[in-house]
Amino acid sequence: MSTVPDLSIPIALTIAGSDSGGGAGIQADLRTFAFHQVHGTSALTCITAQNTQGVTRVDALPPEAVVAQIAAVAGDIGVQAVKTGMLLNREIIAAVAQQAEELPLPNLVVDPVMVSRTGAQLIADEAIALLCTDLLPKARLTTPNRYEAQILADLEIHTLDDMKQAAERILQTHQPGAVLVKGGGMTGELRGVDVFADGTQLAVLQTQTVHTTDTHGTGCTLSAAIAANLALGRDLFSAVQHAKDYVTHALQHSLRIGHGQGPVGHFYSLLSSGR
Ligand SMILES: Nc1ncnc2c1ncn2[C@@H]1O[C@H](COP(=O)(O)OP(=O)(O)OP(=O)(O)O)[C@@H](O)[C@H]1O
Ligand SMILES: Cc1ncc(COP(=O)(O)O)c(N)n1
Repeated sequence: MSTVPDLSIPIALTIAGSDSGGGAGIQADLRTFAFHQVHGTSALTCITAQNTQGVTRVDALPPEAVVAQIAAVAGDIGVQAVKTGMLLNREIIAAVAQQAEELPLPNLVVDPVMVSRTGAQLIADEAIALLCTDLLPKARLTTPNRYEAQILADLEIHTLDDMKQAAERILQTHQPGAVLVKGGGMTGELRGVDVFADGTQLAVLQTQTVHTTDTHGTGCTLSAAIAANLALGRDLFSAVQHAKDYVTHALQHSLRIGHGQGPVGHFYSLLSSGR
């Protein structure tokens, strides 16, 4: 008697923007899902004209188009985990928050993309306010970078203690299930140190700083890897640890392409085994 192979595969959804340069956004998320052997589905929020040197244009999709993509995926395929990336404006944030209320969008990881690691604000103040009130309380985890954490915690962040205090304050103020304050925008040996808080534990995740300027897509990759690990059934802290390990390896194999900041190497295990 032949055995029937188990073909079930975990499924994750990314709700994010397109990066024409392929290093961040939807492109990074789908590659990250694939690396984890998780089937990737997507809802596009905006199209950026972007390369390793920056963003030259952003076109938002109508919120109805975002809603239709999420409904199409959730209504037929179903997902075990979801991540949000660049939601861009108030209307899209409101639409996604409403769907998170109405649909099963489990294991919601909110990467609150609003300030780049260089400190440039990417979305309007009123969009930030709505993200805080309507989306963060629905998140299983939110993953602000240094500058986003400064806004969410209303606190300047310079030291590891500041990162810890910010994580606790974001938990209390905005009520996500957990917070990961990312240290890519810190200086010295804190660059690459992240702080996790969920109300019961406060943990410092430390890897060696990778000395490269080719860091484009680290934030997207980390949140997508966390969602992938949640879709695979890991508990939250273990999903964060595995994702951190993945992003560190991807940074160690980042790609020297373009004239600015190259992207992380999502398929590092294939790179190191040769073509
Ligand atoms: N040079 C580095 N060495 C080691 N880890 C790093 C380095 N830079 C970033 N990381 C890690 O990458 C992950 C993403 O954090 P980061 O603060 O870079 O997010 P982000 O600002 O959202 O990303 P981006 O710069 O792509 O917008 C975190 O786990 C962070 O610690
Ligand atoms: C479309 C899009 N989404 C997100 C980011 C930020 O990416 P990251 O924080 O990973 O560099 C980006 N540059 N472009």
